[in-house]
Amino acid sequence: MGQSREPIIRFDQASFEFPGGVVALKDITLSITAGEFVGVIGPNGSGKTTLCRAVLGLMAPSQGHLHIFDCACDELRCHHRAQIGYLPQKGVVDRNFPVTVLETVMMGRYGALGLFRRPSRNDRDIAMDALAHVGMESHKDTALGQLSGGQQQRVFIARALAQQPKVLILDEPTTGLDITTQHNVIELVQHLHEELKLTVLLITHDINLIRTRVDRLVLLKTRLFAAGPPADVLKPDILRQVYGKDLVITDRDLIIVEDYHHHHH
Ligand SMILES: Nc1ncnc2c1ncn2[C@@H]1O[C@H](COP(=O)(O)OP(=O)(O)OP(=O)(O)O)[C@@H](O)[C@H]1O
Repeated sequence: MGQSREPIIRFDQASFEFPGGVVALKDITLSITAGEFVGVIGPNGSGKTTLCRAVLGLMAPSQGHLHIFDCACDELRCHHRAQIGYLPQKGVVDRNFPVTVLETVMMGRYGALGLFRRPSRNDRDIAMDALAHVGMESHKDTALGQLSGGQQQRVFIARALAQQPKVLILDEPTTGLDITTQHNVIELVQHLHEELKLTVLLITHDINLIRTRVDRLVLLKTRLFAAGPPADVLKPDILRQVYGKDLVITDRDLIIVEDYHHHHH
């Protein structure tokens, strides 16, 4: 729908390793187009977080290439990071942590500000605009710790938006939220994708939550097993290769992947 067709993220037979020889991703070839909404799925330890860290410029490929906005990311911490908003896996927010909602969102401006420039009126306007996009502007002076988990996620999404990014990466944004709130958060992400024409990479273990919303699914298990429209990726023979006995298909429309009870970080 009027989207430009240029790839803005391009993995070319790229592998990513940790010191000690753990290969987290192997031989990944994948192009992501500007304006796409991509869901990244796969079992525990399949390399989903590593894929995000690579796009953020935090890991260089040990083999192959990764290009982001035409930047060959062989060096870490490229300038392109300022254009990528990131929502890390959720940590626990201390109920008494003395920071307000607006102050949290202003942190998203630091990349643009540099550490020592004072935020301007314009920075504040951008932060307030980001809060309006997630429907939290009336909470601007509330202490972050006083909010519900879903509200906190909205604030963290606003912090990423305050960067005015081209790409938004969300790592398990619904973990720890009740079902209704999970759907609300994903709906918000879909809405932002459409309204702001953001390229979105969303990692989740919950296939059912995103299958009807994303343009494409990327299925990982160290290697790239499939990438395409959800209907093409969510085929029993493909899923069984990746999830094995953890896969339960109850009927044509419902797939349950029984795997997150063992999740620990
Ligand atoms: N800092 C690290 N040092 C060494 N190995 C690591 C490190 N981080 C991740 N790994 C390993 O790299 C592989 C991929 O991990 P990654 O976190 O990308 O997977 P994931 O799909 O995000 O997993 P999860 O769903 O459990 O979050 C795993 O084998 C993991 O143990």
